Amino acid sequence: MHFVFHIDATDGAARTGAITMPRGTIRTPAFMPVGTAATVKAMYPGQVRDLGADVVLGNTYHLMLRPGPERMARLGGLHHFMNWPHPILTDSGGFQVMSLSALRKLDEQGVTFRSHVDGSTHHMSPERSIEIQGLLGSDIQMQLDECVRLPADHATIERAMHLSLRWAERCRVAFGEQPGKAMFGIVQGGDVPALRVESARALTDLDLKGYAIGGLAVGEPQAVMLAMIETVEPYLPANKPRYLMGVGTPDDLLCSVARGIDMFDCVMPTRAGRHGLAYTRHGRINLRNARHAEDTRPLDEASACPAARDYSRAYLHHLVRSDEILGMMLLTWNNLSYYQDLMAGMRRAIAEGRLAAFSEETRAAWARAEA
Ligand SMILES: CNc1nc2c(CC[C@H]3O[C@H](OC)[C@H](OC)[C@@H](OC)[C@@H]3OC)c3nc(N)[nH]c(=O)c3cc2[nH]1
Repeated sequence: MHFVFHIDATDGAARTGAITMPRGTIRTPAFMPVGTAATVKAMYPGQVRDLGADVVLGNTYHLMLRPGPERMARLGGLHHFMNWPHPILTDSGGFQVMSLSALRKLDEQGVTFRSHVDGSTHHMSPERSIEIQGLLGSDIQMQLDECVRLPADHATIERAMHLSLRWAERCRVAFGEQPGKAMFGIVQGGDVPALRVESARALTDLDLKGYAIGGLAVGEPQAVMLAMIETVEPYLPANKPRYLMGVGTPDDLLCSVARGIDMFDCVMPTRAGRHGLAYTRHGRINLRNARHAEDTRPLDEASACPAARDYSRAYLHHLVRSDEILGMMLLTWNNLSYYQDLMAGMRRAIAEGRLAAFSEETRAAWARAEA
């Protein structure tokens, strides 16, 4: 069986459907929990699956440094290693190099950087990035690209976008034909509409299996991010998945699904959970705050997730204040559950042609709690 994306219903620019591939089906719109170092932090794989996650992310940059791609292949690949038999998407590592490693050089050949683990020097070309993702066993592989942080000048954005296009072509050649797997291109172009359109058109000509929108969620206001999505969307093939990298808050997800995005990844729900923050139907709650010290209510008595239903806010406040491991576990569990429920709610609403009403009801519930 190959990699097939089908759309079951649309509601304005929003779509709901699924990607079917040998390792499983990804229902869209989809939120993909981040599993950086071969683990979704503080979660068991079975728990992540039970929340409704169809795919998780692995991080090429981290995994190539430790345990290393050749060793991972000898150990049977990432799925076997982390006991996640469902689809895995891996980033190409370029973004992480730019954000995590010291002493990095970028030229036509690729990126050269020092490991933040042991200081060793590594060179990653488009070909090597695809080779590493293949050794990890990744089902959806991302091209190597150069993501420019905003604000940036036009010349820098244009140079990086053109380099990323040349690297997309090299990644497509290196990836070759792998029927049950996919290599996605990444649209760049910063906050310059003309460059965004040029990037989308050129990547579309490569006839890839999916298209990511990169270079966003890098510090720009939400309005700029949404404007770039609206600019690019008409130039991406309607019958291929669109993946908005690194996004985002629940509000970002509502806005972006409405503009035609199908896939998302973000460290927000997991990282926030480890820092005492709960995402709920009633908005975001900081459990470190003293006002929860004697609040006997659970986070959300209507939730199917035990973390949201079976523990009082007073207890969660105590765990967070005491830096107890269980605090991180319960809030991560709650947050991923809320994100998956939000995506399931959007998939249902699009199928029923009522995404606008669903979004309005969702935002109203957040506002009530904030008040
Ligand atoms: C937050 N805003 C954000 N994240 C962007 C990521 C990285 C996503 C990456 O973000 C973390 O790495 C740092 C995650 O690990 C903690 C990775 O999960 C494994 C995730 O990989 C898909 C981008 N990756 C590429 N290759 N190109 C991009 O233009 C890009 C833009 C992003 N904006």
